[in-house]
Amino acid sequence: MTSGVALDHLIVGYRQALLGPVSLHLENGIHVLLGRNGTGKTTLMRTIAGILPPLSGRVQVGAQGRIGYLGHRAALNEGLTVEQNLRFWHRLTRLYASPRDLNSLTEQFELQELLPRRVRQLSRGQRQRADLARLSLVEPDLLLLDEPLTGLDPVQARHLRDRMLDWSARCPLIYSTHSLPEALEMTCNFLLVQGQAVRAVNIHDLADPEADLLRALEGA
Ligand SMILES: Nc1ncnc2c1ncn2[C@@H]1O[C@H](COP(=O)(O)OP(=O)(O)OP(=O)(O)O)[C@@H](O)[C@H]1O
Repeated sequence: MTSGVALDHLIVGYRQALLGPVSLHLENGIHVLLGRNGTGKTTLMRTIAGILPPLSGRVQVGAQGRIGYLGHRAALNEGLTVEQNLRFWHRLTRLYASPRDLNSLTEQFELQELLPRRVRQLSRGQRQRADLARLSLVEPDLLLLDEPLTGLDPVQARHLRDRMLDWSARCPLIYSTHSLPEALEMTCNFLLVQGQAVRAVNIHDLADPEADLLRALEGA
């Protein structure tokens, strides 16, 4: 497979199946994952990212199979400074790719003042910025972002939305949110969790998108 991401009869869960079997092929662009609390969105993204093993089925990612994942908790060591963390990830990334230069990441994510601070002392939004810099060390083939815009100030949210649009021109980007207005602003492509199924829906299939999405979630 050269581009996109394919889910092939994927079943995710812990001891028991939460979602699936899911079979989908997603191309470049933003795909918003929508579902009620506790339905398995995080579990699905962690499984696609390779952090959790699938109960069955498989995930295929295009090109070199590089997946960028932003979770609820940053993939950064709490006891180390932002700079120590980024240097660690930079060295690790060098084992399999040519990572971006740390100075350019520091500039892009406005991390200059955060570099000497320990991760445990950062606010949620600051941590997320540092984690996004970590995730941007290499150009991903697939991005999975779990509620990335929640908790960001309006300026940072604007920056991240622009960055997400930019990324999604080059790879599929799956992200979760509980805000329907935000989802509708970001994309025409939705992944709806309904019972154990995950259904791909395009805005052109919906007469009244916000009301129809809400109804679909209420009936889920
Ligand atoms: N490590 C775990 N072990 C066992 N069960 C878990 C674990 N993590 C989550 N669960 C359960 O799996 C179910 C789905 O959780 P998940 O976090 O994937 O849902 P979600 O759709 O992302 O929820 P939310 O919208 O509230 O963030 C929940 O019932 C949760 O209690």
